[in-house]
Amino acid sequence: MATDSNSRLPIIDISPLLVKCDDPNMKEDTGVVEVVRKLDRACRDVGFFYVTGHGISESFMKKVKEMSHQFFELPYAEKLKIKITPAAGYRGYQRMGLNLTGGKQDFHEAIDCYKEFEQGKYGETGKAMEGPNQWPENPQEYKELMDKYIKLCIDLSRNILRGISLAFGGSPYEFEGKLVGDPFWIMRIIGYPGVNQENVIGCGAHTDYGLLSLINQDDDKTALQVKNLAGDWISVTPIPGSFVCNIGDMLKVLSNGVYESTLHRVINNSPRYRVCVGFFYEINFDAMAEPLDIFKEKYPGDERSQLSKRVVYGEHLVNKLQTTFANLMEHN
Ligand SMILES: N=C(N)NCCCC[C@H](N)C(=O)O
Ligand SMILES: O=C(O)CCC(=O)C(=O)O
Ligand SMILES: [Fe+2]
Repeated sequence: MATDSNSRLPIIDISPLLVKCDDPNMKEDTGVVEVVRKLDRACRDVGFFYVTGHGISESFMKKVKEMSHQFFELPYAEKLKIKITPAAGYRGYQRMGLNLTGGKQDFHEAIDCYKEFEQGKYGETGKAMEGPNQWPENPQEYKELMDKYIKLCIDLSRNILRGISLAFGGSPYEFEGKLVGDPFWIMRIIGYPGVNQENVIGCGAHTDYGLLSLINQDDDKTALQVKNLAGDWISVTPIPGSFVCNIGDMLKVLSNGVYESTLHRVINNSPRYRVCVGFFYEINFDAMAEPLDIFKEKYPGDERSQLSKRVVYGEHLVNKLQTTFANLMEHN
């Protein structure tokens, strides 16, 4: 069993960082220093933390989940109007059980969205993901709401990453410019049905693919579990108005394995339907991730790393999609 001190994720109020995040000298501010210290600890110890004081209102976060609940309540035929296919760039609605993790079916349905880009922009690799995102015609308000939400999540992710850059001793802007000048993003709106049987795997153990994930989960069910350094699964009890934030594979590569992309899974043991909206902030689709100079110098070897030391993000993503949707054929 997890002991008390490592059974709850750190809670980080990032408001001092947000106040100063456009000031190039932000690292001289005592409030920022404190946030940066907490980010560093959290990223090294568990790779997951709650973020509060992030400036996105609790009522807006709730609205996003409420409208998503309403979508999943629609008749199946209605949801299928925006169904995901390889031809649609893996964008749209996926039925229950379509998603595979570790070769096993997950017990969830979802709408998957990705940053849109012009045809041909990313050559052969990008082709697999071309296409517009798919939204239901009704209510139109849903797409508008989610577009607004995406913009807020992009800004928030960039600002948290300024703190993380400082945490590992870089300039605040390590994740802007060449590597993240044109950040890719993913949004997954996920529905997990209620169950009356224990331990149904809503989403199998996995790591996220990019830099930073922002999880907006229903307040009244505990389902997300994170594997801590001791190897225990710890439950991520919702804190209303907070985001759960975690590190993805690209940040692991960039930090030379100093920051781990932590394994997590979802088990909704509640009899009620659970919604989670995950936003994933990534490096440029065509950027090559490799350890940043500051990490190469300080941490030459990394025995723990399961990922190769260099990876083009878009290739990593498309590989993941192909295993996740190995069952996806046109008749689905
Ligand atoms: N963009 C993110 N994080 N997606 C995670 C999806 C669930 C895991 C996926 N089936 C897999 O095996 O990776
Ligand atoms: O449902 C959740 O709480 C997390 C979902 C997740 O891990 C993912 O989509 O990558
Ligand atoms: Fe995840």
